[in-house]
Amino acid sequence: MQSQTVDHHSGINLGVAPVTYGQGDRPPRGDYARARPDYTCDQDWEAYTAEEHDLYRRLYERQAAQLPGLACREFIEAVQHLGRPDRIPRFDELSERLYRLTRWQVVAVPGLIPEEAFFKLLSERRFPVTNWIRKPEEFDYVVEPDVFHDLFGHVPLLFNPVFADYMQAYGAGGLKASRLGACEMLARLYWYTVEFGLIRSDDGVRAYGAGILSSAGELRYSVCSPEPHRVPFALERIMRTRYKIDTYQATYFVIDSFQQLFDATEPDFTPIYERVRAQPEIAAGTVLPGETLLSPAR
Ligand SMILES: C[C@H](O)[C@H](O)[C@H]1CNc2nc(N)[nH]c(=O)c2N1
Ligand SMILES: N[C@@H](Cc1ccccc1)C(=O)O
Ligand SMILES: [Fe+2]
Repeated sequence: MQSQTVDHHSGINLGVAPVTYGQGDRPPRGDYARARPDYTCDQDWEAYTAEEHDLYRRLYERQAAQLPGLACREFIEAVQHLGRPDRIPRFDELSERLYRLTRWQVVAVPGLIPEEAFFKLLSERRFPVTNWIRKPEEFDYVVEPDVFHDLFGHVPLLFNPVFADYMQAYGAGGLKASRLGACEMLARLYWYTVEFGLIRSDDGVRAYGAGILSSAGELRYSVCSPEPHRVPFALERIMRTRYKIDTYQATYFVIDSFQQLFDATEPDFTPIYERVRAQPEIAAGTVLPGETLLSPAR
């Protein structure tokens, strides 16, 4: 089994089944002993301290202040569904609001869970949210996704009907990919869309990826910096492209719309997996001959 690899900037799992559920030799942070067979657990909302609620408030405040001009319109419209910005939301209350709009629910997990379990929850329209929050010293960066990354980064777009359907389709696709030994290719698709995806807008590229939106520095970098490559969304190109785990992305993929993302995943991927397997992998940051690069937003 491959060891755990986590993006050192955003703390996002890189798509390999966590062996120890922690960062390599580190013990897992969550209390997995109390998790149910589907890896869900209780949120234990009463156990959060005032300091933890205040940490959430400060993380929320910092990211919310950066959204105009950098986050996509759909995210900015949806982020208020999280509710009060000054304390960690109760997952059951959040799920009531979410279920009414897109039939998704938020479920607590102790942290990173095996891919199969992750795909299964998504396929049931149940989004796994880590129930602990980072330490104050991890304010700018946390090794594993914590409750702030999962809630602020991922949950708002689950209120968007098209994206919500994509996330369930992705889960179903992930279960199929597991059976076909194509987990790494789907992990790359998750990485370059759900975690670090950009979307076109009339005013230039904007961020919709959770790993970008919950990151102190990568939100501005991904949208405005001239350094990274921005490549139009291309499914097989994404499936061949490795990602770097301890820096901002060298390559971002840009979709035209969430509908385009959903439509691109409709066909049967089996022949696509075969084609991609026959092609060489691409290192992050590589530009293919003749490839179009999109410009940063002004
Ligand atoms: C699918 C994705 O590539 C990745 O491997 C999964 C694994 N397990 C996870 N577990 C949790 N709780 N959250 C996640 O984002 C992921 N990502
Ligand atoms: N449509 C893909 C599965 C999939 C759906 C959505 C996202 C990713 C993969 C298949 O049949 O293999
Ligand atoms: Fe994430």
